[in-house]
Amino acid sequence: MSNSAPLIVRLLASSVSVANRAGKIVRDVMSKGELGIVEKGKDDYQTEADRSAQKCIIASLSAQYPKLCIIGEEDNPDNETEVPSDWLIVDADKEVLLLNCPDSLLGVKEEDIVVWVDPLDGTAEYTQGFLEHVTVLIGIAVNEKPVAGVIHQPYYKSIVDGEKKLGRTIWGLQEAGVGGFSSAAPPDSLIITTTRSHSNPLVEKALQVMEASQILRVGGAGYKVLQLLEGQASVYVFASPGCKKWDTCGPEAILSAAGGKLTDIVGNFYKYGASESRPNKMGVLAAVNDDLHKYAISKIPQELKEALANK
Ligand SMILES: Nc1ncnc2c1ncn2[C@@H]1O[C@H](COP(=O)(O)O)[C@@H](O)[C@H]1OP(=O)(O)O
Ligand SMILES: [Mg+2]
Ligand SMILES: [Mg+2]
Ligand SMILES: [Mg+2]
Repeated sequence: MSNSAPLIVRLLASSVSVANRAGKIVRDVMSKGELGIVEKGKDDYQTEADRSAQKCIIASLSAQYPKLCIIGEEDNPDNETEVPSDWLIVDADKEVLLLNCPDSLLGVKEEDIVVWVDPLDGTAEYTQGFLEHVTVLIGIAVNEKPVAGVIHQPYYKSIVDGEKKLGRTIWGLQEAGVGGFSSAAPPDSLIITTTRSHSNPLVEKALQVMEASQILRVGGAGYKVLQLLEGQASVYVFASPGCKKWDTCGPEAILSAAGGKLTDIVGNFYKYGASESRPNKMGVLAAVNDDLHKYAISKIPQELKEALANK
């Protein structure tokens, strides 16, 4: 690994490599067929894949960057730094290592960084067989702001050099750009993407007022942001508190590096400091550009904002 690259660039390159390994763990648990499902709460599940992928990510990153603050979604019963040796990844993605670090991030130290890890986003969809919706998310925040991120999609199918390949990894770094996918212009009409497994009357009300030409209902925050990046949808609306900081940190960093915007449904950015509360209480509203984001915010009625604030 090149040690000469600035810390944020190295950490992003390491995150890409470890997300690939975590994605393989997610596929291996499914192939074995023993999901080990635990119910954490209402409509809220954890599987062996969530637990193992998180251990792989936290052990690998904390071995290389011991002073980082890493916050993962899952409460693992045992020590996250003791893992099988083939889960300890010290490689770093070569293409990402060559990125230009923005001047504002050159002086960043490990102690200044909070890493938000969602080892498996779209757990409901994973257990129900909607495997394309599943992603592994790593978000890197500095001064409470997402500056870099990874969305790994373990079940994405492609053909590389004539060979079938499973999985791809999308990354983004503030002011440096995005990679791992082909970006596309937003659709001509308003296509909204939203939850398929966590809806409620407030979520539906927020969709109704948008006057969209089409509503896509898919799982996971990572997958919905991928749909924005790839031109399948223009706005992501979720007027409910279910999403947490690990769901949005990585996707927000990539979306904003690509020119988009992710906020709560009032239009405020979330903060990603270590002491911030985990839930994204005021929902999620993301769009591929500023104009569409402004449009969507303007459509949210005051009573809906108040209902969410009082939840
Ligand atoms: N009510 C909820 N309880 C737990 N997690 C939720 C809830 N709503 C949303 N999430 C998390 O946000 C992600 C995006 O939400 P949705 O798929 O409903 O649009 C979900 O995949 C889930 O992440 P995870 O699967 O990592 O637990
Ligand atoms: Mg979960
Ligand atoms: Mg999630
Ligand atoms: Mg998760």
